[in-house]
Amino acid sequence: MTDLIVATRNKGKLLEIGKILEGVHCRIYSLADFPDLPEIEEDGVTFEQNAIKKASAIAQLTGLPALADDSGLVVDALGGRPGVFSARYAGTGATDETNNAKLLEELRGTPPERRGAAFHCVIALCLPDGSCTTFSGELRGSILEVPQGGGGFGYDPLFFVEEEGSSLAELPLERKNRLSHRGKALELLKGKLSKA
Ligand SMILES: O=P(O)(O)OP(=O)(O)OP(=O)(O)OC[C@H]1O[C@@H](n2cnc3c(O)ncnc32)[C@H](O)[C@@H]1O
Ligand SMILES: [Mg+2]
Repeated sequence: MTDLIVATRNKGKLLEIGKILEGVHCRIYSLADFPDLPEIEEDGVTFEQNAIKKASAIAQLTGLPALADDSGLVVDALGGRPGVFSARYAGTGATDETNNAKLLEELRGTPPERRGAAFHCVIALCLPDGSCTTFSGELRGSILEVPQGGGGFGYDPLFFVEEEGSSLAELPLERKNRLSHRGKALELLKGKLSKA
């Protein structure tokens, strides 16, 4: 494989994915290189369906192998919500800030021992011929009562990682990549690419 387009509009994800793929021998493009591509509607009910939908649409439209990431936060005390709806948790026009505020509000009064959660990530790699492969990763942690740290993106300031004794937003990018849901899924993909 000589070319690859990373099909995400999320700058935080793009930064993390770009760093992990640094050693991979192919030319990496992003959606910024193809400004006229349409928005792909994420109407799947699983991370896998959405990741495949995004990657296959972009592979078809550009004629390049495409990689897409669908991810989200699964909160135990909320029966797995926001899950695949993590980006739109606080409704139309949701931002990281409004999503985080809604999460804190919904978990108000929930004691620390019942604030367990996990990030899930599915990476889909699709070729222009329509064939796709997926890779998954998960990271368990718990939801803080107050945001901590200014790094990362999305729910990172509220996601506490026991082994690190800090939130994901307090970790340097390389460290987050080493343990994150996204990092784990992409390491599996890299293993496959190196054998291809
Ligand atoms: O679909 P693309 O264009 O890739 O970008 P997106 O931000 O819409 O991405 P998703 O549809 O996969 O939604 C993922 C949601 O979960 C959040 N999320 C995913 N991975 C995260 C991480 O590593 N740290 C914090 N929040 C994360 C993210 O902020 C979104 O709200
Ligand atoms: Mg999305």
